[in-house]
Amino acid sequence: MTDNPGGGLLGSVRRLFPYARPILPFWILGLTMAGLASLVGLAIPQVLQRIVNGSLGSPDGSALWWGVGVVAGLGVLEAALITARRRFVLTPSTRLESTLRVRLYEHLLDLPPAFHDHWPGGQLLARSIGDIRVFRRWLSFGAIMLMVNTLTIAVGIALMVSVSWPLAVIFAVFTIPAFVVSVRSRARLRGLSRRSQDQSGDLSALIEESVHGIRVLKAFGRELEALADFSEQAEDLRDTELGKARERALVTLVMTSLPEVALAASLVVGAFQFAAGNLTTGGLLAFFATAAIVSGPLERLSEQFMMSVQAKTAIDRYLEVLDIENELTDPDDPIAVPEGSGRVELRNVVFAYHPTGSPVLDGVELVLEPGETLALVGLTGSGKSTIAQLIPRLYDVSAGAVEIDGVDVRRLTRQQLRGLVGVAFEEPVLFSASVRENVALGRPDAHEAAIREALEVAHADFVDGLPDGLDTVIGEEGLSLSGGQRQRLSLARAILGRPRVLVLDDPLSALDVRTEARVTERLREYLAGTTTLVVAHRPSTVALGDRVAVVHDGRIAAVGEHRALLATNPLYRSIITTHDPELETAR
Ligand SMILES: Nc1ncnc2c1ncn2[C@@H]1O[C@H](COP(=O)(O)OP(=O)(O)OP(=O)(O)O)[C@@H](O)[C@H]1O
Repeated sequence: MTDNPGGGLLGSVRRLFPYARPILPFWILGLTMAGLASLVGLAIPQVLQRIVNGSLGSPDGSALWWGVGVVAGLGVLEAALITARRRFVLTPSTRLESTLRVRLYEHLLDLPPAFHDHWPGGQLLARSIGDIRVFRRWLSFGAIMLMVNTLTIAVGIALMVSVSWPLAVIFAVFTIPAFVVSVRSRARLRGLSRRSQDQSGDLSALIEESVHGIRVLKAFGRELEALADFSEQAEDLRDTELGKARERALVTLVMTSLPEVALAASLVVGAFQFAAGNLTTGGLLAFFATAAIVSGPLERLSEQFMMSVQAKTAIDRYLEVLDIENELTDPDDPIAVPEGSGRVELRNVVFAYHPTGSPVLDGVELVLEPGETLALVGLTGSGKSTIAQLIPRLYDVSAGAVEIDGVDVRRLTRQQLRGLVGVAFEEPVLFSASVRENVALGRPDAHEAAIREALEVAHADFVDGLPDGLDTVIGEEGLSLSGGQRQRLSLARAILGRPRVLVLDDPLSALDVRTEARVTERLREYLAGTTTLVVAHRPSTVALGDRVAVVHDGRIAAVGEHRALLATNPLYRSIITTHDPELETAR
């Protein structure tokens, strides 16, 4: 699929056709109803003309009442058709809105972390909610009214020609420039509309970031600076909105004034025509009643053009995200999960976060024997977390390979891999759900006994003291937990079901030393058969490892046992002693 930012509205709409196909029959029905309503409305002046010319003077007045009945009937029919149009269009278009939203969310969930590293959440929020709503409003109202109004104007002018062509020409002479101005302003409005929708997304991103980091902002007294940043961006958005409003004001001025001027000019000429006997009273009445009907759609046309411009921008912004291809996909021919006990090997791994950027890892060679726990130690920014994220394939290597039991992780489906590898990060993420659901996130069918065992290993006994125990709702909308409590739940989640390979990125950093020691001891016992890579920032976490690998400048500088490394490797010694000199003699 390709994006269509420079193309026309129809090109962009066509891209959504696969999603819109099921609702298309209803939409066409709605459009037909709206078109019929417009024709019925235009028929009323024609009937009036006949009443005025033929029936007003009839002695019994029966023809008059008949005519009045027809006019009233047409009025009711028009109203019924408008109501039917709403019914036919609104429900299916809201269904499409929801389908598009779910599709985007599905895509966002599928995209790898590399995508989310570069796309602010606020932009995604604006596209998932605001842009899709703009499109739905246009589809259910703007697009239909644009077509129907065009029909009303075309048929109306034809009827006006049939009543009096000189008057119709005068009317058209004044209204055609209104059309031209309106069409020409579309290009300018398109640019402004895109800018305004992007700026709204940036503002959402800023709010999201500030709310997320509110404690830091407050603790460092940065509220005023944050406010200044926000005000500046809000002001930019305001400028764009003002620009849009000015452009629209010009178009609206032309679109509303020219039809009125046209009416006035036609009236003058009409009066002369009537005086000269070239136009009947009924004809004059029908002409002006039709012109009045046509003026409304003419005036509203600019608004509907604007809606179309915004809808195109919204569709393009939506598709821009949907078009981003997930490069981290399942293989076409996945192989069966290999037999084995969890041997992990990184073979000459090179990795850069950006395809054009310099590599963060440059030739990493590392082997974890089955059942072994290896601690990764290194200066900050040396690449430890990056190595940890390559094993569950959160990112793909740029060169080289990551293998589990002799199989490249890229040859397994992501589902297979999730079953093999458990992960816990330093920043534990909990969702608005019960403790049970949070812990069993990767293994929803886990039995209660297994969940309790994982919680026991992670020393998450505090769960029993929560109001509803395992069923207590936590996360953003539930009970707030401390950093250490969150980390222990995250650890329980990682070890639940004893994965063959466990990746722990500094999972105990928020625990006090005593709790950490207890968790470490129990974890070592529990992990006896599990191959574990643990990123260690503290010497106490190093104690988890059978061996230690020192990461330096994106390479493995040394691998060995803690004591041996301490004795022979100055880099390791300096890293460890910087943390805690007393732990030089640890283990
Ligand atoms: N998502 C990302 N996008 C781009 N660059 C990144 C990303 N994550 C990390 N980096 C860069 O990659 C390098 C290695 O980062 P990494 O997080 O692996 O280091 P680390 O050894 O775990 O550091 P720390 O001990 O501070 O956690 C750093 O230079 C970092 O700036």
